[in-house]
Amino acid sequence: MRYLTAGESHGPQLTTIIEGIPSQLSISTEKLNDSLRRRQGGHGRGRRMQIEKDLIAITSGVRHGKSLGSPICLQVTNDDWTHWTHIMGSEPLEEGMTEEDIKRKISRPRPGHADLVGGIKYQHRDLRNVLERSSARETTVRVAAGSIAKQLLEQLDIHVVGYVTTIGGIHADRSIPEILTAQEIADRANDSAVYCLDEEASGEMVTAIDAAKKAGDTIGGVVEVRVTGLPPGVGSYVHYDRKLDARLAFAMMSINAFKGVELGLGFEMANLPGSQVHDQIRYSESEGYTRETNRLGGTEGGMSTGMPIVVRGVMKPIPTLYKPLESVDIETKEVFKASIERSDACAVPAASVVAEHVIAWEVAQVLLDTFPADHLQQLKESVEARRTEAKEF
Ligand SMILES: Cc1cc2nc3c(=O)[nH]c(=O)nc-3n(C[C@H](O)[C@H](O)[C@H](O)COP(=O)(O)O)c2cc1C
Ligand SMILES: C=C(O[C@@H]1CC(C(=O)O)=C[C@@H](OP(=O)(O)O)[C@H]1O)C(=O)O
Repeated sequence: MRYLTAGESHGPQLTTIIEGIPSQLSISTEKLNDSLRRRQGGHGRGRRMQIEKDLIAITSGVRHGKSLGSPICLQVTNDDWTHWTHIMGSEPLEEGMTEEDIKRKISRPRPGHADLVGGIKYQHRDLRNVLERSSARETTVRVAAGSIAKQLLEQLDIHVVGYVTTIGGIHADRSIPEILTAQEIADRANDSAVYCLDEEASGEMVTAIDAAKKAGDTIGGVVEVRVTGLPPGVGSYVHYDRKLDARLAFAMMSINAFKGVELGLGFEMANLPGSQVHDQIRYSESEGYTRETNRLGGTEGGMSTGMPIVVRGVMKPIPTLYKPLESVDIETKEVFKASIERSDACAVPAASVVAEHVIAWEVAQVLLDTFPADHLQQLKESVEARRTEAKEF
């Protein structure tokens, strides 16, 4: 299973082509649009999100609501495109280039964004050619691909949910999720302006975002994703590139502005003895093998243990600042302080939705590497057989 995305932030549309989804899977447009809507939300987003109304168009691979087994093409229109047709058109501009067009060329790279290094790498002297694709606008269709993966996993009783645990140094009470089902966690996160399960912390996070915005600054945070229902043995201890935890880390780090990943107790493990890190093994006839605790976050030896996967990622503060840092103009080589038109002050809530979907995709992909899956029933039977085998082992 794989997918490719295409599209520029202010171009006409974003596209993804997904290959390898088993046939006979019911695909819900409503669920796809709900995922897109959640990604657009969360306190701290800038004006762009008021322009866009992300809606999915399924243009191949699905017939009468079911996957065919052929590539699925999903598209989302950029409503902002109408304001950018001249600047972002695919026709050569040279002929009719006006003073205004030349002025619109971007020669001032933002510290922390892809502008400067992308320009050097592809020899783009108009840095717009870099920012258009490095923009997290692309996560729209990554979420769409992840929504299809979530719909597949749901058929196997595997549920993935993402939410915020930290924004700007304010930490949510992380013990809450343990007592809730995936749906209850999702409902509670959706009730919060910052997709956080802790009501009190949510309020403080909103205040912190507003304060950062007022100061012309930006703040980052931490998101957590939980996967429940995964049978034991998904992933591999045999090959480095099939290790589930390595794949989860890759997925998390592939999100724009994500700079660190941890599973379970994560970096805290450095401060604890083994007796307070490893999870004792238990057995019961009804549940099979379980762990008394889940401090390792659901993997051992690069494979799922059957306990919930708990993976967190840290998002750095947004690089585009209203209170700008110093940078160097690539044409004049002079130091400048950038002025900007619009940007998000904090996109950690939106990023928790992105994280949920990229993790869902990765889990589905590793699952399909593990079990045969030409059609949904075949996959369902293989997963069920693994659950029984694990219990009877
Ligand atoms: C949902 C989301 C929204 C973002 N919004 C902005 C934004 O408005 N302005 C900005 O400068 N960066 C924004 N970013 C971060 C940049 O896309 C990111 O920093 C950039 O692509 C450079 O990549 P790197 O930070 O991984 O090095 C956003 C990221 C995410 C995940
Ligand atoms: C468009 C989205 O996010 C964008 C991500 C982004 C960036 O640099 O990553 C910069 C901003 O773009 P613009 O300059 O057009 O306002 C965000 O709005 C989106 O999430 O759909």
